Amino acid sequence: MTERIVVVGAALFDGGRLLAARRSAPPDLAGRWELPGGKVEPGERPEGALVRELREELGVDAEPLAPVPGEWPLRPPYVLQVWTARLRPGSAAPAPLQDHDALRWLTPAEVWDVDWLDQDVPAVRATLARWATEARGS
Ligand SMILES: Nc1nc2c([nH]c(=O)n2[C@H]2C[C@H](O)[C@@H](COP(=O)(O)OP(=O)(O)OP(=O)(O)O)O2)c(=O)[nH]1
Repeated sequence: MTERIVVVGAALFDGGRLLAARRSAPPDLAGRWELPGGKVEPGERPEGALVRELREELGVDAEPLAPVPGEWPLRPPYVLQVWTARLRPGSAAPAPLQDHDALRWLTPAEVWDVDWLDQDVPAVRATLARWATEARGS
């Protein structure tokens, strides 16, 4: 059996809004929106990968908060897990440094205004279910 590889996506909240990022590559994903993040490397924890990827891709200092229950299949062998997160005090504002060409902070009413990757839709839905609890207000 092939090992599964976890991709961690950040549900990054700030001021009651959720960050969405538009992919610039590869061509089949470009133009679609995702939760920023990336592959968990061997020996790394998902929350460690999240902090590393958000620093690389967005230039921010993020604090992981809690895992969103669930795991969503991507192209094998990848699976998507999501952690809620917030910006640490003093963090820079996110910028599309790598992998993305646009960012949007979405209010709850705007969450479905962007064209999420198909495989992200159930993960975003699960994230919204948590939003009302621990993440709102951060
Ligand atoms: N980061 C992220 N990747 C996603 C999501 N949904 C989804 O299908 N993917 C796919 C896109 C990629 O094929 C893979 C993660 O790739 P990546 O390019 O973000 O990760 P990475 O920075 O670790 O990759 P690499 O350039 O080091 O190879 O998962 C999502 O919500 N967030």
